[in-house]
Amino acid sequence: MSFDSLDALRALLADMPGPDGDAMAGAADRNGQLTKPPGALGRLEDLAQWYAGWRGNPRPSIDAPQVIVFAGNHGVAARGVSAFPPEVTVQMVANFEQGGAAINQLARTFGARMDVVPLDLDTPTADFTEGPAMTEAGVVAALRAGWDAVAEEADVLVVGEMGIGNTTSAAAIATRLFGGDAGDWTGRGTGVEGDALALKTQVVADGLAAHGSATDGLDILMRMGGRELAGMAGAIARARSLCIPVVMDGFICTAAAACLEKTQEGALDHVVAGHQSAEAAHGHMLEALGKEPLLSLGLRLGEGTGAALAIGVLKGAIACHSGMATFAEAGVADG
Ligand SMILES: O=C(O)c1ccc[n+]([C@@H]2O[C@H](COP(=O)([O-])O)[C@@H](O)[C@H]2O)c1
Ligand SMILES: Cc1cc2nc[nH]c2cc1C
Repeated sequence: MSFDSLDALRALLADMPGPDGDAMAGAADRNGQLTKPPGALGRLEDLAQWYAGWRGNPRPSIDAPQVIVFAGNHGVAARGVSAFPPEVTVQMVANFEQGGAAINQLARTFGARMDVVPLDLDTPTADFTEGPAMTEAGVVAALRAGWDAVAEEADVLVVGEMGIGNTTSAAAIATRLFGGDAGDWTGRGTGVEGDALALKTQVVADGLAAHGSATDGLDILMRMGGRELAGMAGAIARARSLCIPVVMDGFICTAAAACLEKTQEGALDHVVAGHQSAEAAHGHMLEALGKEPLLSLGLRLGEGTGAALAIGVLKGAIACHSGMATFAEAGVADG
């Protein structure tokens, strides 16, 4: 199963599997018998039942988390929208490959395999204030790179990114998908402020003016996104086809995911928000998608770091759900 055009991906998105109702009901039944007051594990209980539904197993385990970090370069970076130069993208890819980045430590800590997918770093996308960032063939190639990077045996997926300039791209996507002005969605990224932040906001506004006729989420992704955003979107779609639950990361990851939801409603039902980033508009984007973040630790790094931390929360939820004794097994009096 794969696709060679955006229309073919749209057709796949319209025909994706849903959660297994029997597994969810079985998990709810088990949850009601575990040795704790009803509801005392709070959101962990909902998470476990959600996870059980997607895995088709009322008593699942998490043994094979996968983290994929996509990297891309952006033509719009030449406009001075980032606090860092574009060379940092390829330099950080080398750092990922050598195990020196934050995401390497967190993936290891939470028992995840980690894959790095650099996407044509020598050829930045086109400046989206002047025309589409990518051709259809270009965005489809990046979506497919994401699709193909998902391990079939993974039982939870985190997608993260690295790309100097990509918060400008994500802000433009968010404004176009959710409405409002460029200023509502444009934030500091790697640390721009003052005049530089005003310039960045103007660049987002210029991009919106250039792409007023965009049709759906995938069209917006092609016009204003980047290859690493498309890679994340392709991986999230592939995970859905394999019933692999996804933990979403920060501002850029959420913008990429939102392109799927705005193409096919419900496309993110297998996705949970790992954290709320310190990028100011991330919380608004999560609200607009109806996703409540699991963590809020002030992170604004990207790479999949917030989501990787949330693998720990999900693992904890599943460990309790599948490992706890029932009242009957433990001989504990229920209420
Ligand atoms: O994940 C986030 O919410 C997040 C917020 C701000 C910045 N980033 C990271 O910073 C880079 C983009 O920032 P910028 O200023 O170059 O647009 C990119 O590599 C992202 O991974 C990530
Ligand atoms: C050093 C650095 C590391 C990053 N990781 C994700 N985005 C990043 C941006 C910078 C600048």
